[in-house]
Amino acid sequence: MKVLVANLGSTSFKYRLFDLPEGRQLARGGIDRIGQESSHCFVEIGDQEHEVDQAIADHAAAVQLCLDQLTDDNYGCLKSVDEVSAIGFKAVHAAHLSGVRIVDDELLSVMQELFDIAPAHNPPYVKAMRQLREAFPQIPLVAALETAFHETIPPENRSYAIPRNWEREHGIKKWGFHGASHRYIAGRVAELTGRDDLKVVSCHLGGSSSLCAIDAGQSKAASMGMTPQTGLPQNNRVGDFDPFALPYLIRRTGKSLEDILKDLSSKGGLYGLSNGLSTDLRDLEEAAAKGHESAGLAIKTYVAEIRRYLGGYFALLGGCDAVVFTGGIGENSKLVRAGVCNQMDWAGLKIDKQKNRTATGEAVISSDDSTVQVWTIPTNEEIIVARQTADAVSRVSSVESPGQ
Ligand SMILES: Nc1ncnc2c1ncn2[C@@H]1O[C@H](COP(=O)(O)OP(=O)(O)O)[C@@H](O)[C@H]1O
Ligand SMILES: CC(=O)OP(=O)(O)O
Ligand SMILES: [Mg+2]
Repeated sequence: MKVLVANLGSTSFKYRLFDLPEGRQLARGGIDRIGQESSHCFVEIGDQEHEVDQAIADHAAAVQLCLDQLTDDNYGCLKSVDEVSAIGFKAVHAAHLSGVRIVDDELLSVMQELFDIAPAHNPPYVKAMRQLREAFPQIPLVAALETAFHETIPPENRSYAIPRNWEREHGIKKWGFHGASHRYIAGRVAELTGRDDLKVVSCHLGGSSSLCAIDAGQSKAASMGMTPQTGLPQNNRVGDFDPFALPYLIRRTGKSLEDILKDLSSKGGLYGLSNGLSTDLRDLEEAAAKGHESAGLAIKTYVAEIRRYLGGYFALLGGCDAVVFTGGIGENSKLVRAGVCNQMDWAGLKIDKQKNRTATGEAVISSDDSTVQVWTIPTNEEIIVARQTADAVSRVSSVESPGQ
């Protein structure tokens, strides 16, 4: 069965088409720096790359572009979109409707209710899901929620110090996100090391960034909390912040709560720290190298926050066997990886500068005498979502036609 997976990231759109159950990748593509002048499209069918020069305004246009690419007369791998048996979404927040679910009115309406708390993610997902449901009503759509992998987090690592009934009645707790990526990393580390009992800190660093403490394949803590704005500084979203600064800011600026929240979710993070220079680490690294002070501060603060969680997770797990860098920044930025791993010898973690500089793809970047292995592993969130999508669709069809 052919399953298409749509990954609507905060700074990108990515898709992959798989043939399941084998898991063979038939095509992949997407758009980097989505919505910006410098955006860039890529498409790979089989192992053949194709140049696409097209301006894409938003995620909805990107989803259409992906279907056009897959059915392109010259290089496409599908005769018609009808060859796709299901479309899986790496959906972000649906609160209590976590797990893997068929996209239906209930899910869409809960995701819509959460637009204001997941503003970079839920609106484009809901728009794309509605658009595809209308265009291809015959294709089942599945949402694999990013929160699902974190259901194993124990209460002491999930709860905020708030009145107990807020959690019970309103779901105010640390949901954790990037579940597909952290799940993939947990599985891939087990495959690469031949051990499924390891303590791992997965550092997914990208447009959105989060760390996850994993023990024997299970999530034990995640740095994003109630919303994907928390934890580490994000591309343009704030990260951890004191809620009592809000009334003070409202008084001082004369802005409304809505305006301040909008600023915190679009003018904060790396963008805010760099004084509005860029949301993209590539730009910040280039500017910092030329002496741009705020770009330098953005990178230093980002690294400091990653280290704060990393150290915390070493304590939480009672040690660590492997630290993994993944996501657009984790896979590509030797500068961030070196900063995070700097002076961690006390914890048995030492990176090899040369290995870090030259790492591509799956690579060990720790030195031979490091007791903590340090890896770069390109994430594959889409294969996790594809498998979950295929399972969900076959569960539904076995309920609809029992005994067949
Ligand atoms: N070569 C690179 N060097 C440093 N950072 C990079 C590089 N390529 C991408 N990035 C960073 O990765 C981010 C994209 O990461 P990604 O995980 O694809 O994001 P998302 O899924 O959140 O859209 C970019 O915004 C940029 O900050
Ligand atoms: C939370 C999440 O999935 O973020 P992103 O898609 O931006 O990486
Ligand atoms: Mg992402």
